[in-house]
Formats: sequence, structure tokens, C-alpha cells
Amino acid sequence: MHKTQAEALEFLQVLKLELEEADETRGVVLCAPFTALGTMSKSLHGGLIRLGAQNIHWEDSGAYTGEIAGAMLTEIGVEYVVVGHSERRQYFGETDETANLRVIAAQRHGLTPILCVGETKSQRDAGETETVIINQVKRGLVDVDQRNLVIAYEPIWAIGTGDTCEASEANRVIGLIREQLTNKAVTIQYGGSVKPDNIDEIMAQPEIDGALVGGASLDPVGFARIVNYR
Ligand SMILES: O=C[C@H](O)COP(=O)(O)O
Repeated sequence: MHKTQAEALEFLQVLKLELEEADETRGVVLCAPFTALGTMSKSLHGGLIRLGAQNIHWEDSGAYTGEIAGAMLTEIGVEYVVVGHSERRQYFGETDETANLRVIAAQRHGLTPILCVGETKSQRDAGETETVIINQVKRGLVDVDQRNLVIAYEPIWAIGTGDTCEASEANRVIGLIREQLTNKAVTIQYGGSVKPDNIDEIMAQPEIDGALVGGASLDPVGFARIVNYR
């Protein structure tokens, strides 16, 4: 819940300049609030930057006050959608089952879902990380086409805390997630206190295909440094 339309446009203008020389193979998806997406879309004409939403409802339309439908997103140029973020799970009752319905709806509308999974600190301390992650992945992907899918491993204890998961440990868990998939080529990202000063080590890990960046994405200069990891 960051950035009004005006703030998002200002951010985008700086980011576009910062990424002018960026490697063309880098992919950037800005998952902005619903209210900013339409305006941002009008200011993007191809290039590296794509747009994502932060949620989608599983029905195509109807009496679901406060929800957003797939066609409402695709109509304004959105191509990705975050599903099952830990904050949705923690504060808004998201479960593996509802996340699964949203993933399926996203794909039905031609959107690429970014399914978030991750364990809490107490689950990690209790030695339950592997079981929790495997269950979230399996339940989230029931009847899902794995050809159009991104998964983000976000250990909850590392989100917004500055407490980054060791890159090697993130790599290990992401390898475990990949073992559960039928399509081994699915993009799997790490998220949780990713910053300009740790992105290079994170992206050097063989299993990690990208990053889901929260707080550090709000500054376009720092975010561009993350995109331009070495
Ligand atoms: O939504 C963003 C991710 O949960 C990561 O957030 P963070 O980079 O601020 O830790």
C-alpha cells in the first residue's frame, strides 16, 4: 500500500531513466496498487518494465465487494499478479486453497501468477520449514498449469525486517520447491529484505531466478541497482 498515482508516475519516470542502459534480458515487474496501474500502463510502451497487480479474485465478476477481477486487470495492461502474499495470509484470511483459486483465475485471464510461499519464524525454529513450504506449494498448485507461473519464496521472518535469509539457505529451500514441480523451468524468486547490497550474492545462487523486492523497490535509484545486479 505504497504510492498514489502521482507518486507512482514520478517513480516510473526516474526508473525508466535509470534503466536506459540496462541489460535487455533483465525483466522488471512493478506490482503497484490497483489505483496506480492504469496511469502507469499509459506511460509504458514496451521495454523491460511490465505491470503486476497485488491480488485477483477467483470469480470473473459478481457481488464480491472490494475484490478485483482478472478482466479489470488485463484491460489496463497488467500481465502479472501476486497471489498468496504472506500479508494477505496473515491479515486477510488468505489460505492455500484461496490462493490456488486465484492462481487458476489469473491463468484463465492470461495473467502470470506469482505465488508466494514462506514459513514463519516459529515454524523455522520448530524445524518445520520443509513441510510448510512443500504443503504450500502442493496445495497452491492443485490443477495449475506450470507453464505460466512464477513462485516467490519469502520466509516471513525476513520480510521487511532487514533480516535477510542467508543466500545459500534461500537457494536450498528454492531447490526443494523446484523438486516439487513438474516443470523445472518455473521462475522461482527469493523475497525478504532484498537490497542493493545483497542482491549480487542472492542472484549468484544457482536455484534463484529472481527477486521479489518490497521496501527497497520504493526508491527507483536503489531499485535500478537491484535490477542491474552483477
Ligand atoms: O512484498 C514484498 C516482499 O514481501 C518483500 O518485502 P521486503 O523486501 O520489504 O522485505
